[in-house]
Amino acid sequence: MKEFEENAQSEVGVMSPEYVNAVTLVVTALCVVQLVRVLWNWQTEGLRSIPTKGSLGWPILGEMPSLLRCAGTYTLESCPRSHLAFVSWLRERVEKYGTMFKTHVLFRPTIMMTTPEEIRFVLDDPDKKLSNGAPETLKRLLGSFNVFALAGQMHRDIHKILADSALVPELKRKTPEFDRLIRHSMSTWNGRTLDLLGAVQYAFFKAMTFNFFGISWEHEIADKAAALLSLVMPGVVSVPINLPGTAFYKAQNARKKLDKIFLPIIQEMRSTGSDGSSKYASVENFPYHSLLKYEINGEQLSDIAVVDILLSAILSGEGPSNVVSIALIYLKKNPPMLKRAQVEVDQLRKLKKESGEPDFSLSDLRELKYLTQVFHEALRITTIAPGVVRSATADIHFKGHVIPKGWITVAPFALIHMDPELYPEPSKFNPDRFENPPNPAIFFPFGRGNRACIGRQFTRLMVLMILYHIISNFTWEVVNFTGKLKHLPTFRLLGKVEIAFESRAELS
Ligand code: HEM
Repeated sequence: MKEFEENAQSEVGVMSPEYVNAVTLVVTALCVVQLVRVLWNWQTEGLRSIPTKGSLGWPILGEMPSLLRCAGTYTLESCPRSHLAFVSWLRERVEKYGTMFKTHVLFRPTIMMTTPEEIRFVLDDPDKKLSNGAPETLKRLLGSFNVFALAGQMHRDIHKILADSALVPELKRKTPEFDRLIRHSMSTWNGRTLDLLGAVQYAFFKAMTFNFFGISWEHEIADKAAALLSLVMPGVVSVPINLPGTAFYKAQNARKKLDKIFLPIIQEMRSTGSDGSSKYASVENFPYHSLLKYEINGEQLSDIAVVDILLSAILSGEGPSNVVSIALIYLKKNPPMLKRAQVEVDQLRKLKKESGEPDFSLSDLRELKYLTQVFHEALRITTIAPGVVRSATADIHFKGHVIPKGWITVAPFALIHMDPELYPEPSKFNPDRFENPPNPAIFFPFGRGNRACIGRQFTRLMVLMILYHIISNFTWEVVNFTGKLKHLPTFRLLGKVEIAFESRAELS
């Protein structure tokens, strides 16, 4: 009977206290062993790069908690301090450990490279052993073929195809259309207060859907695409929580709707060839026929892969609108600078009127010397991309250090752009520091090397053209700007930048 009861107990799963104690003991021992393994790995990972000093911080979290404290919201007035939050996080460690130091950020052991020479090494990647550390949100929203996630030969080929479409000859051909778009956008500004950041971003997205997909900016589909594009970018820099109401959720929905606009264009471009007919886009303005023919392992890229690639290039429209807004805010705060800019644009306007060719052309950029200085200074002080992240695909040796395979390396441009030895009084907006063209060895707003920004010429043209039209046509007052901004993960003005525009009295 006793034997029967014992069997019955075990059948129904009732365990004796001795058995429970034994299980608890085993589970606890396993947990302790696991914890020791995690700590041991942590420690040994850190010890691998013996010559490189630094701290890996807390297990799992590394030094992220202290770095995230620099990613807060700041105000324009506290800009010096806000820049210094991230910059002094770096400087503290440079003083303690040296210019190349180890840390643990973005959940990976990291080598931070902090001098211009070290940053150039990361960007130039002479050993071809660094791949891009694109964030997961970017892959989930922009797809696995987004240009930031591509690597190796395929990245080099696609980068070239994209870069060729943004070179001077193509920009020259399209400038009259960009100019018409900008003048049309500004035609209703007189006497109005509007959100400059939003308005410029909107115009940029339309210019880019024209540039990358050949969609006429006058077609209503361009408005629809621009509205959807402005929802995707906040998702890229958000926490990837896919719940209704979150930025990530909205961005994912917007991406699906954008596919419905862009996929038919790619299908039409494949089938229409060169007869020029397409529902929304013109074949002659679609510069990517070589992308449609590009093959991997003998197979052409799928339509969705082409959309991934072009969409990832278009989404950089947030940067230029921040540069335009910051330039206008600083010019307004500094009347002598504004006066110099006005004299310059008025001179060009007069010249153009006299020559009988009033429309903006690419060659006009040469005449806008002071505005170009303003553009460079706005790029420096914002440093829209504060740095880049790369992942080591093999052990890399540099200056007596090793960047072990699997580690990431970070090249923080912001530190260089705010270095008082290279840029005296770095927190001051001072276009005069760019009287001579920027020195590419210490100026990295667009990166450099095989991943350098393909949109830098386009950005320069559009930002200067927009500033030219605004300064020559309007006076403005900043009426409502929270003054708030973020530096990490990218520089962004927060909220609206509401500006009241009036036609310039002396010109009317
Ligand atoms: C203020 C404006 C902009 C800034 C500061 C900026 C900055 C950068 C930087 C620093 C990189 C290099 C990233 C890296 O090395 O990993 C980059 C890459 C890139 N940018 Fe821009 N960008 C701007 C505007 C644009 C525009 C308007 C476009 C499109 C027309 C564009 C398209 C791209 C693309 C496609 C890449 C990736 C290149 C590659 O990985 O092969 N950018 N940008």
